[in-house]
Amino acid sequence: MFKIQTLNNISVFGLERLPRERYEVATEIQNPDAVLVRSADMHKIEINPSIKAIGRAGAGTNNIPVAKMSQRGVPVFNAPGANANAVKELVLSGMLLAARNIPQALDFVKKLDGDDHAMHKAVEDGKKKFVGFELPRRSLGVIGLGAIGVKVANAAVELGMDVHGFDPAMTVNNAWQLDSRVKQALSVDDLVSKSQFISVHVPLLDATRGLINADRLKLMKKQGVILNFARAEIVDEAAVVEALNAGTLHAYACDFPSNALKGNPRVIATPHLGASTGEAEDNCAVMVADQIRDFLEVGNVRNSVNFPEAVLALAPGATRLCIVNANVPNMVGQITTALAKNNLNISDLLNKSRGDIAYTLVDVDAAIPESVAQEIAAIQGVLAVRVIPAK
Ligand SMILES: NC(=O)C1=CN([C@@H]2O[C@H](COP(=O)(O)OP(=O)(O)OC[C@H]3O[C@@H](n4cnc5c(N)ncnc54)[C@H](O)[C@@H]3O)[C@@H](O)[C@H]2O)C=CC1
Ligand SMILES: O=C(O)C(=O)COP(=O)(O)O
Repeated sequence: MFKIQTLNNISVFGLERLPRERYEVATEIQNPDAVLVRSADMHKIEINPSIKAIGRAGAGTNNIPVAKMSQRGVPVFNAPGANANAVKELVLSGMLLAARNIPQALDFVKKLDGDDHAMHKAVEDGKKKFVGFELPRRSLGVIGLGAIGVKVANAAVELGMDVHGFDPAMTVNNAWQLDSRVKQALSVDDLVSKSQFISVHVPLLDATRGLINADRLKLMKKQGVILNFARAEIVDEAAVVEALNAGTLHAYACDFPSNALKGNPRVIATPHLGASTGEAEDNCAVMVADQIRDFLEVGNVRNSVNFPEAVLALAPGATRLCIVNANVPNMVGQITTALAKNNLNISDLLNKSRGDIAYTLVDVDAAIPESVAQEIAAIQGVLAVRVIPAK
């Protein structure tokens, strides 16, 4: 029986992927094998040594101590692209809300009173305060052309916008998806200076903290709109508030309300709703639950943010050793020597590495005694060892 702890609400469609006869799933559970999480801050909680995997039912993993988990030999999985359409749609709403001054207009309407005749007159007199602008031919700069950025850039092209993108580490797959009408910016500054709208779609890292700052806001075109549906810290909030108050920035649409932003009429803030659609919640939960199950039951690694991709079909009757080790020379040599010494025959083997971590799957055509697993665990550089008994 595997024990799964959920730290946030996870869609039942995902939880149903973990059969009840083999999985116990609860918010409070002793010695869990794995954790399913959305935005709960795992930096602030004790992570039980029993945990073998963490599944983030979403994209961003800045709420998880990933480096610490790597040192422990624990993979962190996420659900790349599973909520990208939901975020794209909210970004498009942000652009339209900002361009047509809709939040201010809705507020004006809420405050109307008097009879219908008086209201109608106030509407016709008042509407001139909310004159907006249209999107075709307006420029949009997209920083980060991953699952979300590509979708935002493509949709904006379809709306007739002039779109530039910047991403120095774009994947080939995302490049294939990107509309050929999206122009490549040479740097963030180049992109900012060409853009009236800027949308950030990068993970929160040291390199992306404060990416949009006071200097860059000064480079933007007039009536600028910043869209931040990535993470609060990627935009320097104080600089944005200053630009909004000075009237040099038209609007700040973001998914991260704060006291500094509260009450500012030019701020359009949603309560971290980017991934909050039924579709996105189901997609993320299903994807990550399948990945956790494949890891716990077979040792396979798909869509991990700290482990290499490692998928090896497990032959019926084979016992599998899953070994996480430092990516240094002679690890596979030592592992296979330990097996040979104990007269264990290897039927299949996969060794993959990513950065400092290597992951080795070894299939053996006999049972693996606990003493052999311990011998391998004792090899210097081995971080975690797991035996998956033959089915
Ligand atoms: N508001 C919400 O509810 C949601 C927010 N997010 C946020 O959006 C972020 C992006 O999500 P996805 O597009 O799914 O991730 P992704 O991993 O598919 O794309 C991120 C892209 O950013 C690029 N990048 C990294 N550093 C960069 C830099 N310094 N300059 C330019 N590009 C850089 C990467 O090369 C990658 O292509 C997540 O990390 C998360 O923080 C994601 C989903 C929902
Ligand atoms: O997927 C992401 O990165 C998100 O920010 C979504 O967060 P959530 O799952 O809605 O708490």
